[in-house]
Amino acid sequence: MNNYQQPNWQEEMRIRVDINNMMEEFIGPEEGFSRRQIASLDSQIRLAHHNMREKRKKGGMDWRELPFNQDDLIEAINKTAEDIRGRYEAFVVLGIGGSALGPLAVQTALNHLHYNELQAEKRVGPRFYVVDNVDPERMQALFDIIDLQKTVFNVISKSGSTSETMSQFMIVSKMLKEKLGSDYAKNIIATTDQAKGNLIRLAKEEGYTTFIIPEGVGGRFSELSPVGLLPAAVCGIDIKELLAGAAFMDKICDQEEVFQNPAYILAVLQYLAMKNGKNISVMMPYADSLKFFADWYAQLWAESLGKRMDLSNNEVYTGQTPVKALGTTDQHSQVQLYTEGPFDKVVTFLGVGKYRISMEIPKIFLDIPAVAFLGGHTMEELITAEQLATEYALMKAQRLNCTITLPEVNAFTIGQLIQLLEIKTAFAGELLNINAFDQPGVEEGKNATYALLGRPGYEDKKEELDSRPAKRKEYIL
Ligand SMILES: O=P(O)(O)OC[C@H]1O[C@](O)(CO)[C@@H](O)[C@@H]1O
Repeated sequence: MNNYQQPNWQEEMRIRVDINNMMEEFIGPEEGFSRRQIASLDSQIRLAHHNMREKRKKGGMDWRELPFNQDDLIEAINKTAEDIRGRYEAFVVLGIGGSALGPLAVQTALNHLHYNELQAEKRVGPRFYVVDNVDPERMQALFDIIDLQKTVFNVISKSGSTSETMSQFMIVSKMLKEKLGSDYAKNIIATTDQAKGNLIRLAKEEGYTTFIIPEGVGGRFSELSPVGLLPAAVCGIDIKELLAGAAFMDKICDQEEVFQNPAYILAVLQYLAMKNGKNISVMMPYADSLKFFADWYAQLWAESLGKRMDLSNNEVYTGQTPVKALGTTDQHSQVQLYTEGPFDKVVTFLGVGKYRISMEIPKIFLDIPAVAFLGGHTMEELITAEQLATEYALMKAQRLNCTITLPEVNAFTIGQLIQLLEIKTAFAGELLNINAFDQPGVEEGKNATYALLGRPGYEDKKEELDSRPAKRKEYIL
């Protein structure tokens, strides 16, 4: 039996959510919330819970089932991953948004922080790259350091039509064809919807190995589908443990009682904060391994909750602007603003109980007491102390903050974190009475890009763009 299958170990590895510094007892009645305020939302909370259950039953939240319904797929993914590990030197994700941020966050959390620079024999898998932009300099920089023949490209797109991903893919497939001829398809793996978009069509025509993103799983909720599982497995991450962690957290977050349900209580408190004008949501991990979780979460929170209309067709303009910070680094850049700037933020710390490495600070410079006191402590003691100190400073300044602690960073706790934050986001969407699963606001920019580059069918949009007010010279300095 693996560790993660043992109930005691699971309980030991349970992520904890600490909301003390969101409450009036700690940051005062003006900024903090009371149990009475939370209780006053009781009927709204019950309705939101009911809606979550109903949506789940009707397949409207299929991402929640990913920890439970992918047994056969796990075998196929692990088999493909093993094959890739044996034959290739580099694995490149071509994708953007939800098709890139999760793989990057999980890889950074669970593998060596300089994974690509490790010697091949110290790495479980090939070097790993995520190319989530269409900057030509970045693309060329990648080509400068990989051997095309020994590289697998995992093109990931739920819609199968995102311009950035498709253009990257067009460049790569032409280069591969020129280099490898008809064998080129072996170096491409497509991860996409089973019917929608052009990627699935191309995958079938060209014979790429293909993994399907289930119908009801949108991009930013897709990390636990093949979108994230294949890249993770290729780099030696135990995807069964990842899913076991998510399943464990899912059960905890299925309870109606908010004080038993960490996802719900976090969502409820953020909801109250939004109603109080807290328009900014900071995520601040105190671990470099979790740095990219703040990026992944930024998309999840921003695209899900940033909505003009609610479900009753009222203009509501909801959402919070996500901000990414890193402890301790950003203590020396942003925390001044968090403690003394406008009262417009909620800070969520991500902490770690036990770091995977212990590093002692030597007892030297004994004649300089202001430095010598550090000697004999460990770096992990220092980073933890700094996290507690920042929480304290924010509390003292009456600033809303809460902490999510991972007992350790491992596949089981990372799976929990993903499921926790996804359920929190969906529940916040229910409380706000909005559709947390669409992104209509992104369409205008996408359509304008299509029109500018001459996509057939976008002629009217091009005309509309061409008739926009001409820019004034005096405003360009
Ligand atoms: O996986 P796709 O369909 O290429 O989409 C990439 C990203 O683009 C968006 O549709 C819009 O930003 C995101 O929701 C999504 O994660």
